[in-house]
Amino acid sequence: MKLTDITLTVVGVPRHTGFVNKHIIVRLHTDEGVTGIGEMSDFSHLPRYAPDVKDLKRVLEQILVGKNPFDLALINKELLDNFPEAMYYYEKGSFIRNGVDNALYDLCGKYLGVSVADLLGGRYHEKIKVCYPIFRHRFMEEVEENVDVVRQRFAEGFDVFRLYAGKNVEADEAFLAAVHKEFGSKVTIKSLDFSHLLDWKEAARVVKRLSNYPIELIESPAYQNDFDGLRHFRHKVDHPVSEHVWSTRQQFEMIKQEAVDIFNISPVFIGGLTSAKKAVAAADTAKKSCLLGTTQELSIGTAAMAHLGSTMTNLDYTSDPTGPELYVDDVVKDKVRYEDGWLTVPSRNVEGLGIELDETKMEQYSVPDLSWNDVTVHQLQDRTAGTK
Ligand SMILES: O=C(O)C(=O)C[C@@H](O)[C@H](O)C(=O)O
Ligand SMILES: [Mg+2]
Ligand SMILES: [Mg+2]
Repeated sequence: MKLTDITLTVVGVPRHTGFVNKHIIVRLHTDEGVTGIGEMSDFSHLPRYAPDVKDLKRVLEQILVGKNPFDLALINKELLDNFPEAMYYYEKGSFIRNGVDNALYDLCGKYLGVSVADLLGGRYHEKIKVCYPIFRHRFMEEVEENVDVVRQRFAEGFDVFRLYAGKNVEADEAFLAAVHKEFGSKVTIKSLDFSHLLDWKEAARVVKRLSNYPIELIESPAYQNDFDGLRHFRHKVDHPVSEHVWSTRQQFEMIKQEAVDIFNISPVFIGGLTSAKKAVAAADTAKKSCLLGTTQELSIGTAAMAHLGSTMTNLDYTSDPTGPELYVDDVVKDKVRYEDGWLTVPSRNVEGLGIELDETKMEQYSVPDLSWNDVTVHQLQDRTAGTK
């Protein structure tokens, strides 16, 4: 089987918050008539520039056309040569590699008539516990709106939440107090996510202030790539510390410097399922835990993560992929499913990812390119549509 062509379709899908995120849906075509689908998820992150999609298609054609899609190692090596790792969380080259790699897995699974989980190592979990995100408070008036999000989502079965914290600590505290008062132990706050916005010492002060409320772990409590800061924080604070993995070098430093307890692994930030598998294995070797992170993917990207998660024996903490619940719609026929706060892994009987595109929705949400709308740095950091 040989790859013959690649189609890239940019879609812009709004979230319930009103914020529109742009993704590229990838289709890989072959001489055997099998097509693999993948997702380059959520380009709507800093830095505020956008790859040219026509040029990207030409570059990917040069890398892929004529290759056997089963040559995952070779293709991933060439992708990495062309889109090298950068020591940056939201590096767009990683999103690009991820979309191609998950389409290759979908394609190979379809060709063999097996699910992606079976290609990745077989099933250890049938469902993955996830938490619903509460985006960062900047103003006190957002507290009641966010408590209302907890009410609505709790009624739908989500009982674990995570809070992006650290910009308005008074509001963070008011939110935690209100949730604790109303829900008590019925609701768990998995994490405070500082998103690398604070110096580690400031993050430690905030955690101390909020420590009246039960919180399972703390995420990204130091500036990006401040490994000393992460280690100091980990020694000072009792909570387990998690950090995203965005390059092999960065993961190596975190292991070497004993800087974290938990690796937050998402294919999109490390450049695909192939790379994510390696990061999971490195965590295992270092006797560290993992959780599945997210950029808030649509259903294709989330299904890829569900397949990966189902193979992980060190998935010790509640995971984050809830994209299909955050967006108002999707571009597939059957969205991935959530039940009582668990992400369901697609059945073992599916071929590939087990996801089918809906051409009508693809047309409805298709946008010309990845260009930016009016948006502020705060909106991008805090994932809010609020313009204040
Ligand atoms: O754990 C995180 O950090 C995220 O979930 C990052 C978010 O910014 C996410 O990518 C989003 O788009 O909401
Ligand atoms: Mg995070
Ligand atoms: Mg994102």
